[in-house]
Amino acid sequence: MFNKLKDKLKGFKSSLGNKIDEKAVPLEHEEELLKEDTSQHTIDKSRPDSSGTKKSAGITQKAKALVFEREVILDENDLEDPLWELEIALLESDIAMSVSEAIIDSVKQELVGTRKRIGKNTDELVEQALRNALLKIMSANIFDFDEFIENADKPVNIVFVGINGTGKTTTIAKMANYLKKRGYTPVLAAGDTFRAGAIDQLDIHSKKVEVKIIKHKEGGDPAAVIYDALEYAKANKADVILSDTAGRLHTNVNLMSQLKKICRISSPDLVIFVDEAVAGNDAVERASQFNEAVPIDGSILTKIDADAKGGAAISIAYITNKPILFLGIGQGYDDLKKFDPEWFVNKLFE
Ligand SMILES: Nc1nc2c(ncn2[C@@H]2O[C@H](COP(=O)(O)OP(=O)(O)OP(=O)(O)O)[C@@H](O)[C@H]2O)c(=O)[nH]1
Repeated sequence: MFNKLKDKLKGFKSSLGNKIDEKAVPLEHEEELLKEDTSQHTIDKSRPDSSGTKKSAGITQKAKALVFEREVILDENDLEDPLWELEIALLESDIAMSVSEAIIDSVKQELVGTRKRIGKNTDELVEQALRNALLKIMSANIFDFDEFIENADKPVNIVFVGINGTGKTTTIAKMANYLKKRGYTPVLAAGDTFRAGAIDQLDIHSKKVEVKIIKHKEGGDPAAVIYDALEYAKANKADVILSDTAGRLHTNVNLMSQLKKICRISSPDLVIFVDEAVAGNDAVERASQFNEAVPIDGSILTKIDADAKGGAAISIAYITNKPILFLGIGQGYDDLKKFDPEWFVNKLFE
């Protein structure tokens, strides 16, 4: 997971770390402390007890501190080359330009001008600045899905949008499994009536996860399928409707106008955009397009387990201004992880 980006971040840490090593100076007050301690030790020496041993140990500690405790003040020039390298690394990892710039600004703000105390390992200072910058970006739009479902009037109507082949159908099944495990009754609506294969595929998932599915024939009106699922849910006290939609019509215009119609007729409580993290910038671009047309309430990124770059996950919430709700982290029904920015950032520095 994220191997390429991880390597690039390591490269930045060591290149800026080297710069910090060049500029770092020993902490002044440590030198003073050492002087003080040495003079006390001279007086203590006259005492014939074991305290001398303790004092020498104290001095050794301070001497070590003198070697390892340093401080540094960085200016913009010190950061110029490493930050340029970082910007290229972020762009190569499919992180959108505006997001890269926000990350760079945040790292710069944290490191430039202020007196920083550092130990032997200069990488830690850089890592902390990077972690903070990434956390800030990724925590911008947080949404608690569990809380939302708990508090919403039932049945909750959730419509999934996104292009075919990215894991939308599997994600709907994973979500049904997730909700069932939390004591809710989900119903699936086979709203991708454009292809018979899509209806069959959702049908197979519904059997495996053991949830009710509402389906019509290929070519039917998807809004009618979702409407029927809503009626079924009301009559049978089901809690959540999870509706599939087509991801490939003859034209983009057709697809978007169909989604608009679905949303107009079924008034979803949540519209969730699904795409694969491995698509990088393309996924972020598609999220923006769907968001303009429908709009979306949040995203789920699949195939995070196979994603070397991390760019889509880092950019998507920032660019759409809508939260990431879940990440798909494998092909099993349990491989749906509620989005947690700290978990994500930790993965980048493992
Ligand atoms: N590694 C991995 N594979 C996933 C994940 N989510 C889905 N997949 C796989 O991606 C493939 C496509 O998933 P589907 O759910 O069929 O995709 P879809 O968007 O519904 O596509 P259509 O069937 O064309 O409508 C399947 O082989 C899934 O098992 C994930 O989080 N990780």
